[in-house]
Amino acid sequence: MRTWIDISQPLDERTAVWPGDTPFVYEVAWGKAESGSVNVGRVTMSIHTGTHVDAPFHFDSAGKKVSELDLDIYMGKARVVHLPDAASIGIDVLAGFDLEGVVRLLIRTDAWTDRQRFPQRIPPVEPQAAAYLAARGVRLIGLDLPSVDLLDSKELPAHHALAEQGIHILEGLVLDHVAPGDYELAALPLPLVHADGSPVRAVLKQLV
Ligand SMILES: N[C@@H](CC(=O)c1ccccc1NC=O)C(=O)O
Ligand SMILES: [Zn+2]
Ligand SMILES: [Zn+2]
Repeated sequence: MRTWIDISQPLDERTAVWPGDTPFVYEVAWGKAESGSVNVGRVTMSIHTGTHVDAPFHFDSAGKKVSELDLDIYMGKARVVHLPDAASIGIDVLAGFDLEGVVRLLIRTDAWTDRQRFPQRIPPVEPQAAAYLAARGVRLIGLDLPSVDLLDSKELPAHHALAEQGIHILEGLVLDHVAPGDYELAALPLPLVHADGSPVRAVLKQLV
């Protein structure tokens, strides 16, 4: 049966957060007893928690805010590839796949094994891969990792190279249970007008 497969991280106080960043908190800010009718919740979180998209403004102060991004990027056909042993994601490993005409590429690395802890190290996307992917038609790259760059990177070369090639970034996917292949993707950001990204609910449905 073809049903929607959830590829999003659950968000609660156990969700791993970038070291030093805002912890995730959900609280009932105004309870039913107090208000006399409803529970009203409040969320405090960093944008870069769990499954989320980066807007160019995250790494470029002149870059687009998340509300300015084209929704077509985040909905439509996507290919999932499995790269379980890659030390980095470069042209050499990507050349093992036919990516011609792939608009949305999701990479399952399996490198973030315990999602309740922030990883020590992750395989980064090599900046040279950006032009290679763009030449094949890729406009969105998604990974099961908290970043496309090395975790201690300040220059964020992959973020910048991808943006220069018009490739958008989706991070923190859960792909452990997803076989390589072609799917329909939906991972819509919220219309946060001024934001550097947004949490998303990301789902896949197998194509017939
Ligand atoms: N660029 C990362 C996030 C990131 O770098 C970050 C996120 C939250 C708090 C601090 C961060 N980087 C600090 O150097 C990302 O891939 O979205
Ligand atoms: Zn991010
Ligand atoms: Zn990022």
